[in-house]
Amino acid sequence: MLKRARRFHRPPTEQPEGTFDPEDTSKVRHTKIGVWDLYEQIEPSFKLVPGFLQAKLEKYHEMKGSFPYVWRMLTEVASIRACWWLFAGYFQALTLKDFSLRIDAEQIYRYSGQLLNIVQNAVQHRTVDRHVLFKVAASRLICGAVSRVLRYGESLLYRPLNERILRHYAVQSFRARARLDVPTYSDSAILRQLDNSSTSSRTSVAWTNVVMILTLLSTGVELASQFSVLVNMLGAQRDGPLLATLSFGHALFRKKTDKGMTSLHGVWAATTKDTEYLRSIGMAKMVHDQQHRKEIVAGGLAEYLVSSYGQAVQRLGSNAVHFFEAYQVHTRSNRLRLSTFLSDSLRELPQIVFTLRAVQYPSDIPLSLASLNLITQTTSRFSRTLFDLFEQTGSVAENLASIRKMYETYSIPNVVVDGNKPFPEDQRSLDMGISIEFRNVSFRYPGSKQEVLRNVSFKIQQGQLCVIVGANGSGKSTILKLIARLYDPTDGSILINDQDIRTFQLPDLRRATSVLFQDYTHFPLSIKDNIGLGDPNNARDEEKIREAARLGGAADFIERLDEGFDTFLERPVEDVYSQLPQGTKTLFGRSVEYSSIRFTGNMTTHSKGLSGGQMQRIALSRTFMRSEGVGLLCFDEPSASLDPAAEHDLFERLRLLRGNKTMIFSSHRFGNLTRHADRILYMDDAVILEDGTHDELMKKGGGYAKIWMLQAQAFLA
Ligand SMILES: Nc1ncnc2c1ncn2[C@@H]1O[C@H](COP(=O)(O)OP(=O)(O)OP(=O)(O)O)[C@@H](O)[C@H]1O
Repeated sequence: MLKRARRFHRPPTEQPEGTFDPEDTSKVRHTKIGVWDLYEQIEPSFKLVPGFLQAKLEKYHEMKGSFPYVWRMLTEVASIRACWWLFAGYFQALTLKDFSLRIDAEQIYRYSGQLLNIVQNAVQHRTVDRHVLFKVAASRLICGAVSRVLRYGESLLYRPLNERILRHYAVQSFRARARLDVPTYSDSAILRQLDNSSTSSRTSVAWTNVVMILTLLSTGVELASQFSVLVNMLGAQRDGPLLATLSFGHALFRKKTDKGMTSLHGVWAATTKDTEYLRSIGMAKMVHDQQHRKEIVAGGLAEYLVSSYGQAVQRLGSNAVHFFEAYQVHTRSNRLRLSTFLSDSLRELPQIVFTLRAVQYPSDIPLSLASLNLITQTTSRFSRTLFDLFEQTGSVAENLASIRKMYETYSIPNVVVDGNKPFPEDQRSLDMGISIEFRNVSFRYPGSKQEVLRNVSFKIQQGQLCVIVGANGSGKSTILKLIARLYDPTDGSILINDQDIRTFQLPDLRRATSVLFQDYTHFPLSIKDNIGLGDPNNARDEEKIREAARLGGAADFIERLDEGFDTFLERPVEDVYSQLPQGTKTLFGRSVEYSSIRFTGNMTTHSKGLSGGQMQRIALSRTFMRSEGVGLLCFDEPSASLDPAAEHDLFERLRLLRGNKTMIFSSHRFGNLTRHADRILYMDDAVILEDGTHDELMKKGGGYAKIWMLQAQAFLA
């Protein structure tokens, strides 16, 4: 147990005060739900408050915290071009519609009563007051027409408003993600926060909330108008207030009994360590994801996967569900509640009471059957609207919180904090390179306890060519990542031109450095964009892109591709096909065959396959895009996938590109590169063991010399 606790507890230095730690049993309640472990934070100050009340208080607290963001949203929406006018028009249409509804409600009260009287008179006396009948019918028609026109105006403005707001917030949320650094963007809690606040492609959080606020207002207005009608109508009755109270009670009761499952509140987290469940989900992902298909087919894994998956599903049974489903089943109560029966009977109560009172005091009953009908109609209409309002307000806290969540993602702090000094002071100095010094640098990746650099110190002078060599996992790439300031050291400091790297403005540092990582990726864009993005300032300069491709040794094979530089390495958007499966027959008996349609539409049939070396050349071309205004070039195994001739050509071109700039390579290969290096850092297991030129290290006869000899022997053998 102790061992387990030690394994999962983070060191106290990393645990900021007040952070929820699911492993701390004194503050956390643990519940096992199927394959899931649910951990809920125990709030000591609320121990005596019942759960439902605490949830309500939390909702209120959450709503209060959202108000400043609501105001921010409203002012931001108003500042979007032309939104203000559209918004004013939309609001006008809505309020006028409400106004017409109010008139409508009064009309119904005033004239519908008369209409019913007309009918009653017609039945009793066989005469009709045509003038009143005409007035009633005409006013109802006009009211209907006006509210229809206003509804049309409202729908006419709805679309442009929604679209403008959507576009505005799409860019904002794109920016919110794009600005995050590597450690922040690899934090799963941050990713969840971003996913939770993301907007759909059809509507934005802002618009949903604007509509919600307006709908609430209009329901409020409608309710007020119905209320005034109700008061007028029932004021004259002996049991008016009683009837109003009963309908009110019914609406309240219905709202309470309709409540869904108990939801989790407060701070909680759920995880699963069930290996069987994890394995089954892993296998499901494996067969779904195209990238594993090669291995599944070549390794003949299909049969094995099917039987393992089948067994896992059998063994897990109903437990193999996502957390929320498991929780829902866990908390759902299937009891028949008395309150549901009560709610149903309460609905009828106003009418029953009315009738009973009518029998009890026959002299007080409404003058006609028509009035009785009208009263019951208006009462139930009022309680329906009241219920609607309850419904709408039920989700207000959640909706308003979504505004807060959205704005909070805009200001998620980056782990790597920006400096404020410009770099360099003199732009021309970059041509002479940049000096880099590590002083007692130690480093652990976020969330990991393993030290991957231990007390590393070295200095690379301006304009030097440095090669970092060492075994797999010794920490070479990590040094380059720290130089690029993707992370900050856990201990010690890094100096750039003798000043702390943390003091410089990050955009300046990034402009002055060009880095090719070993685990480079290709963007789901065209080859042209993949190369062009090496220099965002010239990303659309076709000539520069072609020149960079030439220097990166990629131009020849790109030009041979059907679509040349416009080829997409990975299609970001899938083609869409009809539902009819290939090979079946259509209604007219023709066999369903997509190839001719695909050919005519010039559609992609298979993803473009490029070799590892070709991919690496594209990545290299990206770094060649940026040669001006750069003082430091870092390459992590740039020739790992290149053939010997291509590697030779590459180093020649890099030599030309370098001029007097500082250049750092990380490599396993001890060849031409190390021989010509000004400095070699030989690493093993998180530390630098040897530091010097090739000749110095060979003379020393240490680890570097031993591996050099090994490689030379393998070559000669
Ligand atoms: N994002 C990460 N999170 C946690 N640990 C990591 C991460 N990246 C690398 N490591 C660990 O850091 C150590 C050093 O990795 P690094 O990539 O710097 O080694 P390397 O010398 O470049 O290896 P190679 O020659 O295989 O490229 C390794 O033990 C690796 O597992």
